[in-house]
Amino acid sequence: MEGEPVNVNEFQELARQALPKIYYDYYSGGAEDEYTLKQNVEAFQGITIRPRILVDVSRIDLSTTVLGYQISVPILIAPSAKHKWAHPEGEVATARAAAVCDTIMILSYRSTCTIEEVASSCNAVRFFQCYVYKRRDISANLLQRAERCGYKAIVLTVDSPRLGRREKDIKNKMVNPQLKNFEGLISTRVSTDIGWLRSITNLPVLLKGVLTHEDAIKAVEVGVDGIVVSNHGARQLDYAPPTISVLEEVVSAVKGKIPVLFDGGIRRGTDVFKALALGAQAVLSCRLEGQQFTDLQPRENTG
Ligand SMILES: Cc1cc2nc3c(=O)[nH]c(=O)nc-3n(C[C@H](O)[C@H](O)[C@H](O)COP(=O)(O)O)c2cc1C
Repeated sequence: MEGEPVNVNEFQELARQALPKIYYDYYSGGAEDEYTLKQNVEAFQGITIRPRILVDVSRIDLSTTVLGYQISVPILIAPSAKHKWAHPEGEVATARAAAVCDTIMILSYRSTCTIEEVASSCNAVRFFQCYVYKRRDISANLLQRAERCGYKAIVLTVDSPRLGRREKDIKNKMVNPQLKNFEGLISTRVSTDIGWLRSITNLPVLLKGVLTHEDAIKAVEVGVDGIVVSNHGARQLDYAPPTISVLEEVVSAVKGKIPVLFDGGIRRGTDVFKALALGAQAVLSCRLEGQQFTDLQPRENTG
């Protein structure tokens, strides 16, 4: 690559060169054939933009609100595990980036820094992502710690009753002690879990991993505060549809009753634009970070 990286794909290439293969494969890989992984990105390329030109664009404002919190761009940092594998400061550094960019960080329950360390590192608005475990005392402990530390919402990921089969990780003989310990402990009774969640926390709950209108309607019925259209970055069920292809279906099922967030395949500002145009309130990404956010701010045309 010549010169400074100018887009996410070029940052990804730098990461490939810098990281041990086992970590790079973990971060970049998807489930099985990685069909959905490719489709998540390619499906955006099939959507073109219908430009309108005779409009006043002298004032452009990218800010929005999510659950009442104002952010400078419609992009939240998606929950992703194990940031210390990429940088010794781990999620603490990511949270600082969120604060600088004036957006929300969603901390993964599989983070390599603790809930408390991330909370005390900066004043970014933070949400906490978790699963519900069959051992409810484990979930209760995590959620109550998050609430005590000022996290503002719970993101309940519901697409992972089992860990996706990531063949690169299998080949690399990736040892994942944390996951081995948690194996079989994730609850598979999501609807009753939401009622229980409500009984132990006052925080709003976002449901992450919805891909169909049936589940969107159910989510509204069980009373969650928002949903995230997501296929977990194609890391769980291969041959799940690319997320952008199901966004409209979910948005129309929800009928504006709760906000719909979106993730999967976002690599450029135009992808964010397309997701918003199809009804998402904001998007999540763990790939657009730091400099990438500021690149999305409107710039003067200098010719
Ligand atoms: C390395 C990595 C780790 C992830 N870990 C989690 C996690 O712990 N919990 C979760 O809900 N989603 C996790 N995700 C999924 C992301 O939150 C998000 O749904 C996905 O990355 C969006 O797709 P994209 O990578 O194409 O932008 C992870 C994604 C990646 C790439």
